[in-house]
Amino acid sequence: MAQYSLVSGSVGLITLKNPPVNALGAVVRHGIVDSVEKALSDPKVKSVVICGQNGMFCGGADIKEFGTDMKGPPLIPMFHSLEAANKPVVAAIEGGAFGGGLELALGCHYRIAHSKAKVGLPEVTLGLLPAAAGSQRLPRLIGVPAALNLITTGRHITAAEALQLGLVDQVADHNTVDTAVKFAQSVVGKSLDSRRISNFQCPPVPNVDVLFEEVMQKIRQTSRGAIAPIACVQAVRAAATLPYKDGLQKEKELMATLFTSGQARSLQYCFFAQRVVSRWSMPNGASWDTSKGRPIHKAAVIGLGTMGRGIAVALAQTGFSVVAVETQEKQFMDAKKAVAGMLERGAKRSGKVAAHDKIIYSQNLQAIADVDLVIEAVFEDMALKKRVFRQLSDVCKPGTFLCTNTSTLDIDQMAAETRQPELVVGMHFFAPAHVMKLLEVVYGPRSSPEAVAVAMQLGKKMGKVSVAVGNCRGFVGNRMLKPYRDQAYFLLEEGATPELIDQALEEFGFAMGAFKVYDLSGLDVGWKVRKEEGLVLPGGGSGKSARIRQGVRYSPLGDLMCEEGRFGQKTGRGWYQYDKPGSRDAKPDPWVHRFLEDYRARHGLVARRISNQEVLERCLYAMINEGFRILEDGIAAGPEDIDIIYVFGYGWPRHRGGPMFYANMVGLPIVLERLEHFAQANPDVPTLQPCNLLRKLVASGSPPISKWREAMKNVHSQL
Ligand SMILES: CCC[C@H](O)CC(=O)SCCNC(=O)CCNC(=O)[C@H](O)C(C)(C)COP(=O)([O-])OP(=O)([O-])OC[C@H]1O[C@@H](n2cnc3c(N)ncnc32)[C@H](O)[C@@H]1OP(=O)([O-])[O-]
Repeated sequence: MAQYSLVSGSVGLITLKNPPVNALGAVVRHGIVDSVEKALSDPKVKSVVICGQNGMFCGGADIKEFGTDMKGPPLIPMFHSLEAANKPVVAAIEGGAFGGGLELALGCHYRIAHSKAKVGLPEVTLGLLPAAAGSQRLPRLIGVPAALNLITTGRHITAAEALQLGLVDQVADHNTVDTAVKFAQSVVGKSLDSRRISNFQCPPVPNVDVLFEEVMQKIRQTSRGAIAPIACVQAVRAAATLPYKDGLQKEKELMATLFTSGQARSLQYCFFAQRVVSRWSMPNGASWDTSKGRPIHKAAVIGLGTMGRGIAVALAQTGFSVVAVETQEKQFMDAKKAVAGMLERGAKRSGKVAAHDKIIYSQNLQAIADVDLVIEAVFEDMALKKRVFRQLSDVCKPGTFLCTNTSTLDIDQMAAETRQPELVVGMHFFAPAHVMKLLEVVYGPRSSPEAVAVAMQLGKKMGKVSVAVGNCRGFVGNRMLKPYRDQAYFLLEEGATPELIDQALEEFGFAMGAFKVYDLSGLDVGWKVRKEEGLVLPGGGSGKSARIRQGVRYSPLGDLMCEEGRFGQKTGRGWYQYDKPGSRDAKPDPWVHRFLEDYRARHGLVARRISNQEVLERCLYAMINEGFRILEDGIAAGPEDIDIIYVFGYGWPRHRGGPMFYANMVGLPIVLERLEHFAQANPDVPTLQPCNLLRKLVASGSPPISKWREAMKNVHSQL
């Protein structure tokens, strides 16, 4: 609702009330219309202030209403009537004004923001554009280049930046509503013509066509197939080149296309999924609302390789005191230098002081005796990790949480080495750990809910999107990656090239195709793991058994590449060729094509034409099938957990919602039918066999993704 009151004898105060962010749902919109009518018709009222309750102006249109038959007054006429009012209307922005909330403020004659408030037009992140005249008013107010930047990125800006851009008129340090009320009184009687933004001309831009062409090109390159950023540019272009009324019409047409698009549905799903995963639960019933963490003041990082350095930086930048331990002399010296550089660069970017004084470096494990939490980031070797956990258990004070950054290994085996296994959890960061947003928090069978709560809270403080998952090889992210990568290899054997597969995946929206990722991360990494698992045979093995290991299909192609010393970017040769070692510019390599032809000839494989569609179906459906198995095994609490892990950690295009949401969009019967087809053609590839949960969901009429948790419960009870 919106509450109306008369304050200071002459100011009509309209307070938006719709917790938690005062979104502009139908009831609020009705409230605003009624309140404005009261204020404008009351002769006692000389000016109007609009604010939001509980220190929050407005989070925009009510996203939950999208997809329903939206009733109630529309926003555009409401904002026009505010702008046309003959009494000054002032927006008092506390907390934030986002999307429709900022558009509401742009319909007012003046905007006053609290110094801690943020504003922005984040519609693009929901697959939309600011279609309550925001795309037309903002460029008129702050100019085309600044508006393009805000609207196409959706970034939230501070009140100080908003003031600098001319988006707000004043910044208040204390009571914003009081300040706005006094301000509203002070402008009574002044002409409002110059305050009605829709009457403004966009400030002229030299070479407007060139500017838009450049922006459009850049967006096409970076948006990876997302349509909303392109529509945003088109809408701002309309503002720059057309009269307001025509620009508004263009905004409406563009919004009509976006509003019902699959991309908007996917992005809005991601918005809510990100919030759902913070409400974690464990199979034993423990959950975020029943499990309390403990405050962490001092943390330690053990092992200062690439991951340990990033984790130490992320902790220090969040304000934690960190003891960074590395026992090898050379690595210790290199790490100190590297961490200092990372902190400096971070400080430059954020404008804050570099947090050098937050980190104490030591080569001695005794230095961590008094920390509250340890994150182990030593080499990915179980024997080494077990030894470290034994030492940690001896050195640390009782009650210290012991976390491992392992990306695949069994948490439970490490916990078994300690005196308090209930305090052991996985904190799987992604490289570079001070940049990447994802954190998989992994609970083993003995991890206490308190330890999970601590790791989740720590992740949140560090600005990570944290997802709690169960313990299994590879957890969620890497476990699902395996069948995807297997399929990519099998497709090479059957006739594809690395560039054909990568192109299909990149056109789908992945930041990088599977083979470019291999080259970036180093082919030798997986080779080492496969050797430890006893999968690697010299020369790739021979005869029929060369393509079978442990009873299932195996492609030795990656091993053969490593035998040739082709480790990827670092050696200047991998699945692609590079100008020099360390270069990133991947070019197709005729050597690789000959290598594949020789391989096929040796194994009696006849190359066939492989379509982009087949690449997508084979790689993605195999991955999705593993996702269903993960749900079936209770490793992830719901499909949202999987999708958020993939969107934030594995370059899955956000506008496709994550693998499980994508399966839901494609249609579960189709996914099942294609998996059945591929499984029949490849009986030695068990990951293509459709799993029980997928079959049961299809058999029960393919309920929407929001109902899968319910269906999962039934599957668990029937298994
Ligand atoms: C014609 C229309 C044109 C118009 O241009 C379109 C728009 O305005 S599109 C909109 C453009 N606006 C945006 O894109 C802004 C979207 N919102 C945000 O970015 C953040 O919520 C905000 C920064 C406001 C607060 O962050 P924070 O303090 O960390 O808090 P939090 O994030 O945890 O949210 C708390 C709870 O509020 C919920 N909820 C939030 N917003 C909305 C909403 N608009 N609606 C419904 N619900 C919303 C959220 O789901 C959560 O619910 P729950 O059940 O507790 O999980």
